Amino acid sequence: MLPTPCGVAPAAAASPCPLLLLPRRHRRLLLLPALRAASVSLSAAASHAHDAVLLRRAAGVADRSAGLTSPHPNFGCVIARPQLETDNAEAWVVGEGFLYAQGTPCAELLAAQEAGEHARGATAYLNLEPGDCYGDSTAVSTLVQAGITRVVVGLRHPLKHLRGKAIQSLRNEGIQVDVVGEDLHSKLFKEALKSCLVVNAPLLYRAAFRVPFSVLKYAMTADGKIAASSGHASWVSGKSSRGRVFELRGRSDAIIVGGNTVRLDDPRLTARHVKGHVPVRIVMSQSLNLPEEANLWNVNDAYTIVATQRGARRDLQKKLALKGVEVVEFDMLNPRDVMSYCYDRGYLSVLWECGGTLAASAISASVIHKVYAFLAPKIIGGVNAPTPVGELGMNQMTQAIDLIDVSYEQIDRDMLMSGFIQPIPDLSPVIPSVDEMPSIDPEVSPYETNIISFYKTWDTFGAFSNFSPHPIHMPDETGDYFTWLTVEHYYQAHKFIGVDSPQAREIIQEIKLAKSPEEAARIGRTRQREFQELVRPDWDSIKTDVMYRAIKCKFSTYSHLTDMLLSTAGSVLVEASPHDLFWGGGREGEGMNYLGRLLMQLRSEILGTIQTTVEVGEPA
Ligand SMILES: NC(=O)C1=CN([C@@H]2O[C@H](COP(=O)(O)OP(=O)(O)OC[C@H]3O[C@@H](n4cnc5c(N)ncnc54)[C@H](OP(=O)(O)O)[C@@H]3O)[C@@H](O)[C@H]2O)C=CC1
Ligand SMILES: Nc1c(N[C@@H]2O[C@H](COP(=O)(O)O)[C@@H](O)[C@H]2O)[nH]c(=O)[nH]c1=O
Repeated sequence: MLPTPCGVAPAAAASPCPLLLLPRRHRRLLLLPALRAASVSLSAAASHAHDAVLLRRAAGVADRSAGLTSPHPNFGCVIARPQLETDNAEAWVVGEGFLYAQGTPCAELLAAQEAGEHARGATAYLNLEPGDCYGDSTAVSTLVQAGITRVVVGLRHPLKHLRGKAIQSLRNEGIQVDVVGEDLHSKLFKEALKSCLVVNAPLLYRAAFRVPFSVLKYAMTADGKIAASSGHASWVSGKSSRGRVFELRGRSDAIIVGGNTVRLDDPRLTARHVKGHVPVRIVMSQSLNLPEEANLWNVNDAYTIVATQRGARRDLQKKLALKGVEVVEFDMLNPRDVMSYCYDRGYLSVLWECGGTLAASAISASVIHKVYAFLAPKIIGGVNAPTPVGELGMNQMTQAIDLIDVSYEQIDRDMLMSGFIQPIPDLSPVIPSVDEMPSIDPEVSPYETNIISFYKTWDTFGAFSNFSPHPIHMPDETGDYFTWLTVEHYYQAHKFIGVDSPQAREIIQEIKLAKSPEEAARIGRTRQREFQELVRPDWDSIKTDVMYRAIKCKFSTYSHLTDMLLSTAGSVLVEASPHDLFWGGGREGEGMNYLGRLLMQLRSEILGTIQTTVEVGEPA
């Protein structure tokens, strides 16, 4: 039987716990002294070190069911309580559990059951915030009922509709919740966070890019060949390496090969030597020039899908269908569309085991996120022997793709090198941060956000761009009103306004006469670089005020723009510029998004939820 929320024995629980009579927001405050007492002998540094170790352990525990939980991510929970006898945090663990598969008991429940009474007053470490799917709040209620007083969370849930929900519910119950990167900062936590990111990389990629996490795996000789010139490839890598491939397959939802690999290798693509998940096999073939008999058509081993070009060899399509193979036609067969298709089928991760032709096509389409290269100490030679990646159109070594977070491992006589092509997207940075949001727009809840992006003027919300063709009537360098073609013209010119120099005045004229916002931006930026002495010295501190004045004028001049802005109430606005990390949100949310912030601020000001001191027409 699990302990009750206040940690009293079930029989005594009939009389309400005094803590529960308090308003929820006060319960947490009352619990804090007790927590401090528990960790009294630990310095902050030591307690951080222990937290980081235990969080990494939670990630490790979560990883035990990799591949099995799809479409759910991997959840691990470690319950620990400090013990005076030992400083080894691992020895403090009183219970742990992981989500074994969809529909099985959640990690928190298993860990709490193992911990029993020891969970009372203990800390729970979660690699990932629980997802309260379909109103199932077992994870939260388990922690509450077990008497957990503190929860350390590695990552907030990456899915928008779930992010922050469980954390809020736990806090509402008076439990102290510390989230890495928000409440816990240090190099140790960064490392622990990395483990949490890696274990759920598939979900993070899926959430960020709307494609499954894709790994390209190949085995090559020391001279970089994946087969002999004849196409014969069994085997390049050794037995242990191939055993590792079975594990990789078992962690994947699907394995992809190209038509040529089917013709030359007649592969089975099963995870036969590991007990676990059986991935779907996908063959990409444009011509459908595939054999009528092949190991992959034996669907007793595993399900097979053939992705092909619309109308290709309908006769073979029928024969394959009779064998139980699913044939899917694409208007234009390409890696990106196949990945979108896999996304729609709910796949979290895909292993590409194709040859170099399809691998190059998939890399070019930016759908490959990670590479596993097995290197065997063999030389096969042959100018026509296939290599792992075909033509990418690069002709300078400086264009090479640099792998990120590379690791090396020796597997018997082989070497396994792995690395990411694209960094794991950490979706936790919210634009703007939780602390900043209330002062920008109190109507927006940063953890239940709907993000509206704009960038090019032809986008749905493109009118929010400073390049949109909406002239504004605002003072110029003389104080007289001037019609600026766009907000961008006004903004760029202001870099040089107030500087007592004929050259600065010339640049202002040049910008005023620029025929397009692109031209105004180009002039402003290049002159700023070339003639730094002509830029007003306080530019960095006043540029957001200048911008705010300009957009305020633009939106008050054009009522339909105001309507459009107000129609976005409650959403986070992001200028999706991949390059401008000050005004824009960056490629992966790494930008500061100041333009989006100012627009949200203006929206709030119009709605009357905040007041600002910046007035249109004031000198900048
Ligand atoms: N050592 C290793 O790790 C591996 C070695 N190999 C070896 O590699 C060789 C085969 O390599 P390779 O010829 O490059 O074969 P691929 O596996 O890359 O297959 C290429 C085929 O993929 C299909 N395809 C479908 N869509 C596309 C697209 N958009 N772009 C490119 N191809 C597409 C086409 O099939 P279709 O012609 O049917 O239309 C194309 O001919 C074999 O010798 C095999 O043994 C293969 C895999 C791993
Ligand atoms: N040759 C080669 C690999 N080749 C890959 O494995 C496939 C064969 O899988 P299966 O039929 O299930 O054993 C083959 O078609 C190709 O995709 N893999 C490796 O790890 N090492 C190797 O040396």
